[in-house]
Amino acid sequence: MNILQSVNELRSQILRWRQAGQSIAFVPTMGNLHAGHLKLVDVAKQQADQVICSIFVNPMQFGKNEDLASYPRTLEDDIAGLTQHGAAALFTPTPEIMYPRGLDVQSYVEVPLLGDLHCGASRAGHFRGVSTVVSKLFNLVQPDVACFGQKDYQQLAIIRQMVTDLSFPIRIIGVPTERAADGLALSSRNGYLSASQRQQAPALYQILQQVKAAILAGQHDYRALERQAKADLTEAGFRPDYFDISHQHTLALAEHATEPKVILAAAALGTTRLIDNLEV
Ligand SMILES: Nc1ncnc2c1ncn2[C@@H]1O[C@H](COP(=O)(O)OP(=O)(O)OP(=O)(O)O)[C@@H](O)[C@H]1O
Ligand SMILES: CC(C)(CO)[C@@H](O)C(=O)[O-]
Ligand code: BAL
Repeated sequence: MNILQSVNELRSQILRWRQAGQSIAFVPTMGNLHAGHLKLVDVAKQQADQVICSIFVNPMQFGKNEDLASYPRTLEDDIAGLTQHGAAALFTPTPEIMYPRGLDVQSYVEVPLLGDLHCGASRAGHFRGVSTVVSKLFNLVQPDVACFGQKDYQQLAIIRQMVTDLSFPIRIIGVPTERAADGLALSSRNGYLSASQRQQAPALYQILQQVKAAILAGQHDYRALERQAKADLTEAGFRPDYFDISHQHTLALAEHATEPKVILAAAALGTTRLIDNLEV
């Protein structure tokens, strides 16, 4: 696998592939790769001749009091995993390469409405940082296809909207969430959990499943189901941030039985914020 550290190296690699008539699939990540990321690579491989990943812990999407400094960085292991799964190249830019003038004067991309709900409401500026870095990466890599995990359901919806609104000629593929045997969605931040928190953590997915079952059984007071789920999360040791039964496309709160629904949840165990979701 080729490790590309500069924009020049990246552009030369992309040009070589394009001159050979090859198609390109892209998997952007923040590193500390687990089986969920590697599944994105496997799906990407089915979509194009060449797969390129990026690892960039994007400072623009972290809030002031969030975990930018402590975010796990495991480049050697990541390179081994990507090589094993057949990625052809890895782009590892520095913040100076991505934001040479600094974050304060960086132009940005923002997706209105979708970006203001759920995680956007609790993490001010987060989705602006995600949309901006992903549009920069799309302009640098110019892939045919890009793969994102459904674990970050709102992020995937925002990227799809951004690609439509800004006419990026890129096909976006959503990949189902990879889970541990006990149901916990794999996430780099799971590594922050203590042994006892790790035992408590699967309750988040269990409660999502209970609420899905209640909806399918015909319960349609969605706000009451949300209140009960938050109480159940608190009982299980979480501090719930949001638990929303939403429309699958607008992500606005669902009101009617006929709407396609997704249950979106974020909750903290100690200082670790976990998210998960379940389509109904
Ligand atoms: N369990 C998973 N299954 C499938 N895709 C996943 C999973 N976890 C993350 N992804 C996807 O991998 C890509 C990179 O995500 P990222 O590097 O932030 O990993 P993460 O594990 O979600 O980390 P964090 O704990 O910071 O949220 C995103 O498209 C994300 O949705
Ligand atoms: C898409 C992404 C790589 C942008 O920094 C990040 O938000 C992530 O890892 O999900
Ligand atoms: N997986 C989403 C990236 C973030 O939480 O910053």
